[in-house]
Amino acid sequence: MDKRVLIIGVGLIGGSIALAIKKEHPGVYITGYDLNEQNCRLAEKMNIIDECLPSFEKEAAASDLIILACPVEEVEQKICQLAELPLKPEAIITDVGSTKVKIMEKSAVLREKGAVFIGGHPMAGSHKSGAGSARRHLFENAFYILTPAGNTTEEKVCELKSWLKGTGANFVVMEPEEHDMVTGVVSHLPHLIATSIVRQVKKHAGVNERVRWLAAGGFRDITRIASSSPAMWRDVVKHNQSSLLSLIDEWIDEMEYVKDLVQSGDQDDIYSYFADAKKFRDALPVRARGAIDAFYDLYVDVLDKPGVISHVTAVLAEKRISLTNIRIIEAREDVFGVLRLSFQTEEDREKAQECLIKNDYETYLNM
Ligand SMILES: NC(=O)C1=CN([C@@H]2O[C@H](COP(=O)(O)OP(=O)(O)OC[C@H]3O[C@@H](n4cnc5c(N)ncnc54)[C@H](O)[C@@H]3O)[C@@H](O)[C@H]2O)C=CC1
Ligand SMILES: O=C(O)C(=O)Cc1ccc(O)cc1
Repeated sequence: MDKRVLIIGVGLIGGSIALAIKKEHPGVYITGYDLNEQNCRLAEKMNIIDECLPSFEKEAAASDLIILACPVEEVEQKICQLAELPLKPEAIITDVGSTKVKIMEKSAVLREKGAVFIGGHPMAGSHKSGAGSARRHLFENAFYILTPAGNTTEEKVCELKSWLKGTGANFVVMEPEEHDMVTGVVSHLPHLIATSIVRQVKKHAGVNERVRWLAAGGFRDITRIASSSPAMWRDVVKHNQSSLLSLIDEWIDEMEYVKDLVQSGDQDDIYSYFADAKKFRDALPVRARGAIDAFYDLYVDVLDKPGVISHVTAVLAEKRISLTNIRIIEAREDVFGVLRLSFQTEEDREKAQECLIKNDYETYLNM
């Protein structure tokens, strides 16, 4: 009999995982339940799931794999609800939440009932939400952290990896505490900082309208993650409170140091401050995917005349290369403009560059 997978919360991550599972396990029957019925119907219509359910209780009892892909507070609730239901004894329950300590603590109720719960966190995503943004390749080459409880067998962990093989992710097993500290440093704190600098700019834009114009472009790019789902991040902050409090203290100390540095005006110390960070950042892996996704940009010189943008996009569409963003960033002299094209993967950027060069466009990786 075909296996059944139930996804609770068929949004960006739940939908992308459903697509990856279907690719590797085409015979599987994937059902979905979402509080937002419209979103669930959309997932069904887009063939992300086979069936959108009005409730999940009955289906949970028939499922071989249950994936909790809602915000982390809701994950905790769903764990409690599942613990009250009859489940298949060999079923695996997992989640995709951005935090792990509280979820693993809560999952004890499932283990007490003999069910297998393995915490999971695919370290890739975007600031977009909903099934409409789901992508099969979203997790390719990304880290996918698993936090099995001490008594979970290796066999069950392997079985989960095999279910998730189509994600193309690299699995890493971690303790929940290490997970929450590491993701606090590279993802949760940066989200708070990005949001705080957007708020600072907003305050200034209220006083001087020019701030808003100048915040377009580079500032907007470096604060992309501040456009993520507020509900999701509200829950993450609540769940990772203790790691975040100590990281925020460290950040305040760092800002105090920066303030002293600026006040001192010491040229050598200020230079060293930038140089030290540059050295560390320049040595970070370029091709690897980390916690926050990079966007792979390609710059193209284009003649400033009607139809040129549609020609560039048509040339790429013909080769089935998908763009994540397109922007005219500068008008050079009178006749040239520069288009900045963004891609999800380095491979897409390379293919795009090759194809545009063949069509006589001048391209650059940096500007
Ligand atoms: N957005 C990202 O880049 C990443 C998010 N995550 C985690 O994945 C989880 C889902 O996030 P996204 O897919 O980005 O959000 P999303 O907003 O795209 O999808 C979440 C879905 O859960 C549904 N939902 C909310 N409460 C529910 C409930 N009680 N029962 C059933 N469905 C419910 C929502 O209606 C929504 O469709 C979160 O726990 C988040 O921490 C993990 C990695 C990356
Ligand atoms: O690139 C981005 O927008 C992200 O920040 C992706 C992301 C968001 C939440 C996670 O728990 C993991 C990755």
